[in-house]
Amino acid sequence: MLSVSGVDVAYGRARALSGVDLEVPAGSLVCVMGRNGVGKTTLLRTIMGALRPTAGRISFDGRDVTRVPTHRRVRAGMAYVPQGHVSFPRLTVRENLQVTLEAARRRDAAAVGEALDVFPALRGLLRRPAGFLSGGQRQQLAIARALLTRPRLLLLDEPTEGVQPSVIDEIEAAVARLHREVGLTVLLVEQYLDFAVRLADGFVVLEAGEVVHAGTADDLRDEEVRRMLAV
Ligand SMILES: Nc1ncnc2c1ncn2[C@@H]1O[C@H](COP(=O)(O)OP(=O)(O)OP(=O)(O)O)[C@@H](O)[C@H]1O
Repeated sequence: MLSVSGVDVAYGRARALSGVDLEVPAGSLVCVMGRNGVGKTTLLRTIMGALRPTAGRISFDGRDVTRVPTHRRVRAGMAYVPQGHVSFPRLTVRENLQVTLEAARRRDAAAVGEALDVFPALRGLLRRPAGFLSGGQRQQLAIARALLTRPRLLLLDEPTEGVQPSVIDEIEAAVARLHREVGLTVLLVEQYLDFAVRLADGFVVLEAGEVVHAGTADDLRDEEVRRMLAV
């Protein structure tokens, strides 16, 4: 479904990605791993079209989207949940969902109900301002907002960051449901190895902007891979 080949990205003269290849087959969940600052977020932003590669090609559903603007990638079926807390803090949960739907120019009231079915805990919080949610609740809201455009490929940047352990399980269950039951294809950036091992079909490890290892979920249990990820 998504294919990245030979992608280079630079911030000014600083090279952030070099010759990155990545395949995300339809229906799979692929995890991008690596220590801080190796280029994981840069890769997701490039796939969404927020950064333009200086070399290489990105294709989605067999179409070259390397030069396609972000909003058209969203319309084609991609969605992105950035790292951190990205909802409007003064708006309520309900308003955050409505604003997102309007920004996407969708008149698809059913989409809100379906997103809330994925995160039932949000139903009891619809009138709470997003700024008063816990880290885990905000992450759930961020993913719920991304679902409103009915994506086929979901890019998730470290959904467990800043989330307490009890809620990590809830987020893991929701991502698993989106993947296995809703059939979403997922590209996940995650440093929390156990979370990745339980969810991923395949993974790549980045080091200094290059893919240094790629494999299946079973390889993630390897000592060598664990060493690559150790801080
Ligand atoms: N806007 C920017 N301008 C200049 N350099 C940047 C910018 N964003 C990131 N970088 C640099 O690019 C490299 C890759 O950063 P990136 O955020 O993609 O890494 P990461 O693997 O996602 O890290 P983290 O896990 O900490 O989020 C780092 O050296 C970073 O300092």
